[in-house]
Amino acid sequence: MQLIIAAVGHKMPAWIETGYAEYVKRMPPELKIVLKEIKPVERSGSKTAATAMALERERIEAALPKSVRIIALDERGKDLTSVGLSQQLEAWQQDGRDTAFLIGGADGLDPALKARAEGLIRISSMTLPHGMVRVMLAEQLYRAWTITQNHPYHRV
Ligand SMILES: C[S@@+](CC[C@H](N)C(=O)[O-])C[C@H]1O[C@@H](n2cnc3c(N)ncnc32)[C@H](O)[C@@H]1O
Repeated sequence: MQLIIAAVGHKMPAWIETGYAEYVKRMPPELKIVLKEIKPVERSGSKTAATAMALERERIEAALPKSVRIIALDERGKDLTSVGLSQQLEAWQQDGRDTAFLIGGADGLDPALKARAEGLIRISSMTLPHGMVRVMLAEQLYRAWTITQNHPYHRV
């Protein structure tokens, strides 16, 4: 199964790229994390946040494979423990369907995408910068995998 992170935003600062790469390289070949960066829609005077999010939704959808499982990242989403995420990861691996985690841009994810998602999860109840979310998500996916392997990275 592939884990796809579809994230609105590009040209991330070096410290984001480095942090993200650190966790991605630790993943095993059967559970690779693949990043799909979505170019943000330019905000201009006449464009509302809703219009920009709808256009970003189209770009996100175009980047996703068909029949992928969609999990949206949102500060209003469900809280998951790392052990909870590891159990979820094992359950997802059962059907082998690729799983895409969506990270929105400056205005967040379009409501239609969130409605379509099979899950809405949060990393914290605070709003985080989108670049940081991809690093934290990659670390949590790595941690979740180590839990399924009884690897000492995760201590209870
Ligand atoms: C700068 S935030 C957008 C905030 C936007 N005002 C909103 O209401 O969603 C950019 C993206 O980062 C992700 N994000 C930010 N904070 C998060 C959190 N605490 N948990 C999960 N995802 C978060 C979401 O995918 C969000 O769409």
